[in-house]
Amino acid sequence: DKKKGQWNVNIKKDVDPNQFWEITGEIGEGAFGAVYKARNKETNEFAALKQVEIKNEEDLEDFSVEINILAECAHKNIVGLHEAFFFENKLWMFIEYCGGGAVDSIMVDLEKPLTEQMIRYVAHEMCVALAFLHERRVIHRDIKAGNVLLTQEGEVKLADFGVSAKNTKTAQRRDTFIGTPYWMAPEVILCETLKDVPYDYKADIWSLGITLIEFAQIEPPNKEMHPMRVLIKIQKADPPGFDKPSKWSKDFKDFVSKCLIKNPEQRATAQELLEHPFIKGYVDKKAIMDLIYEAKAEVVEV
Ligand SMILES: COc1ccc(Nc2ncnc(-c3cccnc3Nc3cc(NC(=O)c4cccc(C(F)(F)F)c4)ccc3C)n2)cc1
Repeated sequence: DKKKGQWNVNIKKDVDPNQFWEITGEIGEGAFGAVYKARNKETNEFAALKQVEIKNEEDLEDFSVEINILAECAHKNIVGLHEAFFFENKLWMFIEYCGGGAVDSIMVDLEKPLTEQMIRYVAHEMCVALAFLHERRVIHRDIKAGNVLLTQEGEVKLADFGVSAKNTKTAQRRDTFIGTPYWMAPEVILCETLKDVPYDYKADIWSLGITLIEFAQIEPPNKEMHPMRVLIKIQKADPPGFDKPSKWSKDFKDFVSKCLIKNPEQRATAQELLEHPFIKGYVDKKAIMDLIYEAKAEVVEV
């Protein structure tokens, strides 16, 4: 049927990627196989390469969602998709290489958190990225320091290494209301409308608040607790704060408090946060450049 024949325009089919790209190193062991560093033979550009075994149509569907999101969400603060190939039953994804690595690895390597000046800049860039994704009705769902990449030039790029096997669960595309309403039972409509009331993009804003505390303290709040206990605590307890509040400016604490409002309706949007004094117009890369030089993300060159 047409569906079978329908091809993802963003994926080059039956072309050997090795004609264009050369693997130069290994970045790390992803959730589903290795992730390599690759160099484009013509342009000399670098990429992060993930090869995924495609066993069936469903797998292809899942990863097509990710490729479509990346292709449709080209933005300076989101990792760029160079190109994708389907070759010898594997999907090859070449992503724009960010030489600074992920912020959580930098803090662990340097054994120190970010300064407030660094946080101001990264928070601003993340809000720009989230405003862009949410305006395109894409929800990230896994905002954390481990998904924030830095380039050698000090740019901040949102990524999603989506450890969940089904990548569709992470950066989910919110389609419009589904199904014809006439035959819908009341509770289905309630559920559909609740699901569709755009609260769930607000989940990314809560995670942004937690991520800023992670930038300031290396770990997110409650990291020492058992994951199950944390789920209950997040529901029941008041929003988390800083270990040493006196260390941080009023603006910073106020910004985080607007992200960590338990009721999603009252929680700020990314667009609103861009007007907050803590980050408004803050684009000074200086502080983060110092961090990148210090960290110099070493990738094992083969
Ligand atoms: C020494 O450590 C490092 C670590 C990383 C890097 N630089 C780097 N630059 C770019 N990508 C990666 C990367 C690392 C591990 C796993 N995957 C990586 N990139 C990647 C990301 C994706 N997909 C996304 O980031 C993604 C998927 C869905 C949605 C979204 C978003 F919502 F953000 F748009 C983003 C797909 C395939 C790949 C290879 N790593 C350099 C040194």
